[in-house]
Amino acid sequence: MRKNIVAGNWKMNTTLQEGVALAKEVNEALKNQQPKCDVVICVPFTHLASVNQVIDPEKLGLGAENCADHVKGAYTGEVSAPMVASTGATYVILGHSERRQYYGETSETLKTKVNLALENNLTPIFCIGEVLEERENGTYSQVVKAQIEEALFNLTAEEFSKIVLAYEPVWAIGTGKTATAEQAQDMHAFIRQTIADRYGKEIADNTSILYGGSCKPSNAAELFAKPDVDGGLIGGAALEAASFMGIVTAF
Ligand SMILES: O=C(CO)COP(=O)(O)O
Repeated sequence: MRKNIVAGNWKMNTTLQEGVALAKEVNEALKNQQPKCDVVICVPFTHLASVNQVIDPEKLGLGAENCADHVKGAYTGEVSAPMVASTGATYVILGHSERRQYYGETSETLKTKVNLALENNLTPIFCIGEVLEERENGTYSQVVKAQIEEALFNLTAEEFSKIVLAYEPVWAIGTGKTATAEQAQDMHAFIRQTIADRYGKEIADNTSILYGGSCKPSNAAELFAKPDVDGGLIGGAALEAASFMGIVTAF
């Protein structure tokens, strides 16, 4: 179901102690609030079980930042979807551009990861987005469309309706260069139309599409005011409770 969501992606930041403290701070800040969005934190694997102990699941969702493309076995260093689910997490970020870029993730592996996440009742927050060159040479819509088609369009309508999408233009991640609210709206509308063409208008209208890339308290309200922007996937600004809450309350 379409919901407004603000999700933090902590990436490879915080020690376990720092992470638990940050989660507690966010949880505490949410206690006396009725935010107009669901709030989620996606944290390193090492933090999941401990963070789960200190948050109120009614107020704050928990997710991982990745999962393996196998269920179990001889895959040294990998963490599977069932393992993530066993910590109490209910979300998993998949296909983040940093994973595609630095760890060679392809649509083929992502397809498997999405299926495993769904089989284990994890909600995938599936990331898509173009690099600067693709923005500048005008191919960005086709790039994003292909990313969605290749990894997700094998899903049944019922399965697809469990996916959350995050449009993250790579040129806006960690650069301080946010997409304008108009650029975000244009792409979100295009993404929704792409979904409608495959699964129909009802499912498209019920899909949450988040924006990610240098989203901060100062620009969140303008982005979230756009009709097809259903929230944000937040990197840097999620690492301090005050700035993260500044984005949560932008709704
Ligand atoms: O990659 C992001 C979230 O997944 C965005 O990161 P920043 O908010 O730091 O630009």
